[in-house]
Amino acid sequence: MRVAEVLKPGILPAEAISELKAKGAISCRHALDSDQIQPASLDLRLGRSAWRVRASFLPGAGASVKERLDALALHKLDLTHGAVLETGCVYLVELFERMKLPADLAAAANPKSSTGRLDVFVRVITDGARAFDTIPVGYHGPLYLEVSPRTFPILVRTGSRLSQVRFRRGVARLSDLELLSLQASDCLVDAAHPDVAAGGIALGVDLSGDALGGLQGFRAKKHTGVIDVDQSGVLDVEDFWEPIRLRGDGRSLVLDPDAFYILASREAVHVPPDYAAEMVPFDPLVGEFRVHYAGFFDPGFGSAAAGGRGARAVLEVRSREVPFILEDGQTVGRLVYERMAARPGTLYGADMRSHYQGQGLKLSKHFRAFSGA
Ligand SMILES: Nc1ccn([C@H]2C[C@H](O)[C@@H](COP(=O)(O)OP(=O)(O)OP(=O)(O)O)O2)c(=O)n1
Repeated sequence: MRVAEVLKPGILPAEAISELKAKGAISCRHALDSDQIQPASLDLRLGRSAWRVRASFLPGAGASVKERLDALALHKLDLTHGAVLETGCVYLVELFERMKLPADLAAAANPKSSTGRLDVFVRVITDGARAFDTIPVGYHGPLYLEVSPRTFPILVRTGSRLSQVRFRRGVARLSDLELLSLQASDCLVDAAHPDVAAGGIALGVDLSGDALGGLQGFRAKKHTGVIDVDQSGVLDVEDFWEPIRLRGDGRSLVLDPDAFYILASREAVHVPPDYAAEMVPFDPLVGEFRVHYAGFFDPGFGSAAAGGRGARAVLEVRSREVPFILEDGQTVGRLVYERMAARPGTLYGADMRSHYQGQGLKLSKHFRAFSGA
């Protein structure tokens, strides 16, 4: 990659992330796993220990996470042989990766899609942090992960990857006008009348049952067994999820405030190779329900260049205080697009290890295929 390309504003591609590692801007005691660098992000690995803490916290300016941990830790768990993290508890884990970012580079973290689909709440915390998942320009120091399984107990171990980080130079976000123009040339979402506003394209929820053989989605069961986050394709869907079948012509769904749902977007989504996207909540003022924990969409997702024909976004949905009726097509989120600093050499889905290319309504990779029949 040419240096001029690397210095352009935008999200850093895999090749530039490798360069950051080579130059020591990312450091870790153990070599990176061979597939840890993704087209536009780096997966973060759990370290050797986790602490069960009394409550979630942000250290605030000038304070280190370690200082706060000393006051808040209840119990230490050894992760080297695996440990179960229980629902409803908050844990803090030091990550293997440390940052020594240059003065023009910031990073943003987000749960991996597989983590969000399990209703595991994770957020990265840095020393001095006043916000979660935010690694400020020029940050030097360790990274920690807050982990709180909401529905299923999970088995994790040293090296498990629950979160990921994107590196950003400058401002790379597309304006409404730029989005409209890219929508016209590249069909970012396959909507007849795309709704572009506030720097994002609206995504609606599909409750028609079309995304998977007459199913509207899945509702998580309670009091289930443990999920090993590092095992793919081994669990039976119906041990953990209740399929929600379309009934009559009712194209709506009443969200139970205590339940977690996996639904699909109505529109197929497409991320062209020179861009990366992120799903952001539709409007925090609506406030009745929360959609998605995991929001990063890789360059090439749903793209023909990477073997896709558009793919639905997965919506991780929770109602807040009261039961709430979600209607088919209702807007639930917005996709914002950012320019890549350079096109990544490998796109999402171009390699067989990508789990969610071309997906309809898709649970996390831990589950066996489900026909919906
Ligand atoms: N709410 C979301 C978030 C992401 N994705 C899609 C777009 C991403 O490009 C793809 C993969 O996301 P991650 O890299 O976060 O997921 P994993 O690492 O878990 O999956 P993989 O192993 O396929 O990389 O999933 C989605 O459909 N719905």
